[in-house]
Amino acid sequence: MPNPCPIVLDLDGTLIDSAPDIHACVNAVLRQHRIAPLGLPRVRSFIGGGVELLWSRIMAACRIDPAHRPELIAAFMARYHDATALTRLFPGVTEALGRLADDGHPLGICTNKPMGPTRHVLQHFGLSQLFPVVIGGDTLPKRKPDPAPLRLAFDQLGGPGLYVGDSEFDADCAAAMPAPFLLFTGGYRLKPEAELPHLAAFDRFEQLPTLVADAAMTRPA
Ligand SMILES: O=C(O)COP(=O)(O)O
Repeated sequence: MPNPCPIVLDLDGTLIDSAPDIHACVNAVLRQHRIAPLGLPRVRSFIGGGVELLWSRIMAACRIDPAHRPELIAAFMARYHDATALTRLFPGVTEALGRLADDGHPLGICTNKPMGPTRHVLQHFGLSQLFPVVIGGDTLPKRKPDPAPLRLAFDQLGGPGLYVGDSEFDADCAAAMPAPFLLFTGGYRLKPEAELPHLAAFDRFEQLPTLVADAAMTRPA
């Protein structure tokens, strides 16, 4: 692994708490179709595998006729594209990313969120300049937990490195590469921390630069 090593980060549930916006967009679409709204914890538990899987889970939960799927997803995407009003950065994210960039780590994003809303939210929070590489859920035919998007991110950043994420999708993707995985425990994970393969875990972003430095020391060059 080069030093300072590339670092790829997940977006939803890792850098940003976007569940309230996703929840609002989902319920606006359900309301339009006279379907009872879903609670925030339920919608949050459906996030992580991208828009297609999100809607498969919503349609199963609400027993919606599959024939409505294309129009529901289209209506959702129209709202989701620039939905940032309810989204927040997790505390300490900007400072931690700034510190990693200052230390010379090439930074990238590997998310299952489609590229349109990904670009929009990064710009909204003034983070676009920090990430020379951004891989979205629609960049390749396959999404996390398939390792292809993460592999592409590291290839574009110039070599292997660390992956930082919050969910089963992220942990399984890193394990499939394989890449050392740092788990943020404050996101949208459903399983207990011990069931997700990870090198180290953290619950505050102030801890991330130290974990990255420790990981670099314990890994072969
Ligand atoms: O769009 C999603 O379902 C989640 O995206 P993520 O990969 O940034 O967690």
